[in-house]
Amino acid sequence: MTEVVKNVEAAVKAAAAREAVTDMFFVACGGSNALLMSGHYAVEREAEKIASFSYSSAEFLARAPKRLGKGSVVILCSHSGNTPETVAAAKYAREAGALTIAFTNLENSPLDQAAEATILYQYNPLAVSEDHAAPMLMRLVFGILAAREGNGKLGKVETALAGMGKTIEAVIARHKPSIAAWAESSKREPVIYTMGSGANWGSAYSFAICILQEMQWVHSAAIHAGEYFHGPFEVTDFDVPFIILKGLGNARKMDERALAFAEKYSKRLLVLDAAEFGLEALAGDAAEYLTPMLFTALLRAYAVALADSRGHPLTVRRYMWRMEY
Ligand SMILES: O=P(O)(O)OC[C@H]1O[C@](O)(CO)[C@@H](O)[C@@H]1O
Repeated sequence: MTEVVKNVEAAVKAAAAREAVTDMFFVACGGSNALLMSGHYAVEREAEKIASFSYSSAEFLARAPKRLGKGSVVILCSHSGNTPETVAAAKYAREAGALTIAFTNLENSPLDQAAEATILYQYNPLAVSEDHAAPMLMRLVFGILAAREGNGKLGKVETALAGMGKTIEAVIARHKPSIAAWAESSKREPVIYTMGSGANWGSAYSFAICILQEMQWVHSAAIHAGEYFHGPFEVTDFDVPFIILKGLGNARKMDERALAFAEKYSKRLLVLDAAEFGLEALAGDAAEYLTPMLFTALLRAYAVALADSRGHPLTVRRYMWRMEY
């Protein structure tokens, strides 16, 4: 195993060595924040005593939670390692006595230097590999839950993670015709909504804010399937496009209810169903936690095709990293 993977173990060890772990905070911005939401979801579902919180970095600093302290593990992520509010959040949490664990793609970056433990990851948004951030986040979270509370799902998670690379390749290959058709039929859409819930809320959120808004300048919003009936469903119409993620586990009921309504009134639905990933056979009752990394990679394949059909590369920005903000 590589150095990168050892860092997960070192981080788990550091959390195991703390006198107490009463809470975990997941803190990042944008796509990195969305990524960490899957860790927050797993801790909220699985932890018996540890409380979990998910924040955008600036909100974490502004709220300055009073419970942050020696009993806290703060997991941060910044792909660039440079986002100022995430670096500031790491420093703030570390000064408060929390154990800080940072995910980043850039060694020696300000975030790497600010945090007590760093997990360096490799990046390929169209694939899933064990040295990518999302699988390592699952190993970290289930490792900490095993060490602190005796949670028994780590073995299943690890076994399933070993097969994820092949799984996503097969899923993307199966979706090829759908990807091409959706990209072509969506290229003039002024607005596209993305819906999800449970473990997959972060995948829906990042597609709406990072892909459609940031990288394609397409109007969008992430709609939580449970919230759909409490406002957003009023925008549903035959020509209004939605992407609906159907997850696994308890949350699937919410996605199914939203889908059942949306398909009566919209003719522009793209439905991606985690049931086709075949994860339950691999991971049993831990399967729902592994769906976000597959949805995010699959959605990326849709995004690449959309960018191509619109003639708008995913790399173009007008403000981000160019203007002062
Ligand atoms: O802190 P990071 O992960 O480098 O993020 C920087 C930027 O990258 C994105 O996640 C995606 O481009 C943005 O949402 C965010 O502002």
